[in-house]
Parts: sequence; structure tokens; C-alpha cells
Amino acid sequence: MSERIVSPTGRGFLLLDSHPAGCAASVARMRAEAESEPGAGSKAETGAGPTALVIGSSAGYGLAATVAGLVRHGIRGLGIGFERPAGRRSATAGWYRTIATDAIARELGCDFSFRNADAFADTTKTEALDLIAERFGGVDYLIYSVAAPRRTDPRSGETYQSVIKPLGRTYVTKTLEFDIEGTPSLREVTLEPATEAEADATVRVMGGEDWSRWVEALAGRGLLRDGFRTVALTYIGSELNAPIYRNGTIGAAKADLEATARELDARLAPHGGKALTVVNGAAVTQASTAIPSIALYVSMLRGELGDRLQSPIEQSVRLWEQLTGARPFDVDDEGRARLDRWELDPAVQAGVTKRWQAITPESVFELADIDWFRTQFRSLYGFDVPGVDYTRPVETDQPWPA
Ligand SMILES: NC(=O)c1ccc[n+]([C@@H]2O[C@H](COP(=O)([O-])OP(=O)(O)OC[C@H]3O[C@@H](n4cnc5c(N)ncnc54)[C@H](O)[C@@H]3O)[C@@H](O)[C@H]2O)c1
Repeated sequence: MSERIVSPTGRGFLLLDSHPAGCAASVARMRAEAESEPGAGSKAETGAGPTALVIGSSAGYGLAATVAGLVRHGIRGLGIGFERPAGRRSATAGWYRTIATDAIARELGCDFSFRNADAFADTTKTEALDLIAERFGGVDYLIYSVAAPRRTDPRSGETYQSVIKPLGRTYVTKTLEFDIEGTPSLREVTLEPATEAEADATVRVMGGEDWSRWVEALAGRGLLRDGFRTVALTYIGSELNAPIYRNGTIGAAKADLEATARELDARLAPHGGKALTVVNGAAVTQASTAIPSIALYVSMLRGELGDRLQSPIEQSVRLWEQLTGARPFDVDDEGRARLDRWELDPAVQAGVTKRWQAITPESVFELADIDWFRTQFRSLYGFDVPGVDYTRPVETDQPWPA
């Protein structure tokens, strides 16, 4: 037993511990949001929902897709995340969130389980496919929502590190920083361009190769059901963050992912299947806060939109409606399903651009919703979640759901 009081210590966008009860409460809030979203679900008879494999189910958009799928469509299947158990520090937040998501699945009578494993490894694919073959006989949906700092390619043994850098030229931008007390300040950062090797490595980590291997592996085992659909998540973003995102190393990886979607779709279409990328809007996640200037951008986006900023759950509800065919995919000219139209609306972007150009260290609280961002960021680690008593000791050493 290792009950203790867990507090938010750390620096910048990295906290050292996560709060188990706070993580559970944040998943409960996602569930309530998924339940209250308007629009029809297609919740099947208990235990008879479609089968889904969600890769990256412990955080951010993959977690939202898992919760929305369980609550509104009674999905069965498997979620994979890559989290760290408790040791000297608490477990990672995704560990506790997975425990909470598993409890929801059981309560709803959904045969949905979770594995903690490296999705890039062949052993993970074999074990996941063995489980799917044995328990479900096939899959209807594969949602690929991995955001990883590195990938070891099991075929070559080589490890690639992704970097978040501009391509071609140095980029100077504004960024939000938090000191040890959590007080924000506006800074300027200079980001040097990536080398060719760094850009290539980022594509190997965040591009389409591993997604394609999952589909190949499922097809090789005869596990793709008729009408199989797979999506991988992508981001376009604003002109304001284009030098570091869409035109940077991560954008090159996303272009590769989108090209992979077209290849996979061509392979699946003759068998009635479909592959596409889904463009989500900006959200506060562990992955996005690692990108310089995104914290500031998303705080201004929230300043501009208020409650019209669409949460990952809202977008995931729309995603499931399109996956299940309740609504047609809202695709753009490049064949990407768009869940980010609210973000890239020209009037919204004009408003954010005005804020971006006007912001000074003095006006940061006025032009960007810093309090909202701070709460969102801390809740990624289970802090600042309403209804949680942070003065009480909690058990941090909790087992991964069986
Ligand atoms: N956050 C945004 O603003 C945003 C916007 C649009 C699209 N997206 C896309 O959504 C996807 C998910 O990003 P996110 O922001 O939700 O990230 P996140 O950090 O919240 O979650 C990443 C997930 O990937 C899992 N993961 C990481 N490495 C893994 C590995 N080796 N094996 C198995 N699982 C692994 C983590 O456990 C976690 O479940 C990415 O493709 C990202 O580009 C994010």
C-alpha cells in the first residue's frame, strides 16, 4: 500500500505525479459529457456492439474516442496505451485513466479490455491480434491515435526520435511559459530548423508506417470484417502555428500519414473497407503542450471561442456518427474527414490573429484564456478536477485492469 497525498509538483508543462482520484473524476466527466451530447447513438444490445481497436486509448483524443464509443455505441474490443506504473512516483495519468475507463466498460457490460504495451512492437501486434481473433473473430474499426516521442522499428531494430522543429528556416515565435509557482509569462523562443535526419526520424515515428502495419497485420490474419473502417488522427492548424506545425517536422509526418490513408483506402476499397485521416481541432493534451507556442495559441482560441471550442468528446461523438454511417463523413478535397471546421472558420482565425498580433506580457490574461488553459493542463494529471478532495491520501499503486 502506498497511500499518500499527491500534489502537483513539476515545472513548465511536465508534472511529476498524477492524482488517481482526479484522473478517475476526469474520465467520469468525459463519460457524462458523452452521455449528454445531442444526436443519436446506436447503442447495441449489451455485449453486441461493434468491435473496435483503439491505439492510444489512455489519453487525449484516443481516450475520448474510447469513452464515446463505449457510452454511445457499446463497443467491444481492445484499447492500447503505453503508460508507466507507480514506482517512486505515481503512475502516469493514463494508467489511472485506463483503470477508470475499464470500470465504465464493465459497468456498461461492454467486453472491452486494455493492454499496456508499445504499439510499435511486433509482439504487441501479435498479442492484440491473438486476443481479437479468439474473443471477437474480427474488427469493424481501428482508430489510430498515437502521439509518441520515439519509435523502435522492430524490423530494423533502429530507434527514431521525433522532434518538433521548423523546416528550412529559423522560426521566432511567442510562447507561454509557467514558472515553478505556475505563474504564466509570455516569452519569445527561437526554434532552429531540423536537420534532414531529424525530419526523416519524425516521419518514422509520427507518419503512417506503423498504422499501415497494423492494418496489414489484421488483414494478414483475416480479421478485417466487411465494411472495416480505419482512421488515423491528424491536425492542420492555423497559419499562426504553421511554421512549427503544418510546415514543420510534425507536418511532414502528418503528410505521410495522409498519404498512407490514401494507399490503405485503395487497398481496402475493393473489399468494402475504408481508410482515412480525421482532422481534429486543437486541444490541450500531453502531446500538444510539448509543441512550442501551441499553449498560447489554444488559450487564445479559447479566448475567442469560449464554450464554442469543441472538446475531444464532442469531436469524438461526431467521429463515431461518421464511422458508423449515421452521418456521412465530412471530407475535404484531400479526402480527410474534418472535425476541426469550428477552429479554422475564417472569422475565428481572424479573431485569433488579432489577439496574436496584439498580445503583450501585460495583456496576456485579457487576450488569452490562461485560467482555462491552466485548469485543462493540470487536469491532464488529475489536478483541479471539481469534486476531488486533494487533501486526502490516495492509493497510487493500483493494478492495470485485468
Ligand atoms: N492535441 C491536439 O491538439 C491534436 C489535434 C489534432 C490531432 N491530434 C492528433 O491526435 C493524436 C493523439 O494525440 P493526443 O494529442 O491525443 O496525444 P496524447 O499525448 O494525449 O495521447 C497519446 C496516446 O498515445 C499513446 N502512446 C504513445 N506512445 C505509444 C506507444 N509506443 N504505444 C502505444 N501507445 C502509445 C499514449 O499512451 C496515449 O494514449 C495524434 O495523432 C495527434 O497528432 C491532436
